[in-house]
Amino acid sequence: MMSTKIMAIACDHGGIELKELLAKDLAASGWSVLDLGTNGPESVDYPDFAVTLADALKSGKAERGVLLCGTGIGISIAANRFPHVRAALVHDAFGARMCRQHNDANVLVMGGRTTGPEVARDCLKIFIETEFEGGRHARRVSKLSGNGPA
Ligand SMILES: O=C(CO)[C@H](O)[C@H](O)[C@H](O)COP(=O)(O)O
Repeated sequence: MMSTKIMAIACDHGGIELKELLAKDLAASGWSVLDLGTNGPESVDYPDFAVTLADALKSGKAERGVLLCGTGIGISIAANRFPHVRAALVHDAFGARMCRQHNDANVLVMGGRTTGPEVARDCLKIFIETEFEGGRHARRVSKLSGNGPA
């Protein structure tokens, strides 16, 4: 029996419209959506949502994630502080494909103020459909989880 995959999705006030749009696409693609907010227009702090999503991945509540802020920059910096997170800030289809094939990204990040809705939908589709290639990329990805250079 195939179990439903769970995608956590979170944003700040700069990504809320994109979050609503992408959550619908995820549901239509057969993913269960774990919506971690924000869900109102009030100004909030993007690191808080990156932490919540990283926690959801760590605990196994979701297997992958989508994060959105105004540019995607702040929320990707925040998410990548966690060793189990490989968050890729993506602006186009090529980046969405590469982040899966070469980087085994488990979090897709985009900017609600920088990426248009149709490009974002396309990137999400590619992100969920593209497999990690492994091989030489597995060796490189394994080096991402260390403590970094001394
Ligand atoms: O893009 C962001 C962080 O990289 C945030 O989503 C905000 O859009 C950005 O920091 C601007 O914040 P503001 O309070 O909406 O002016």
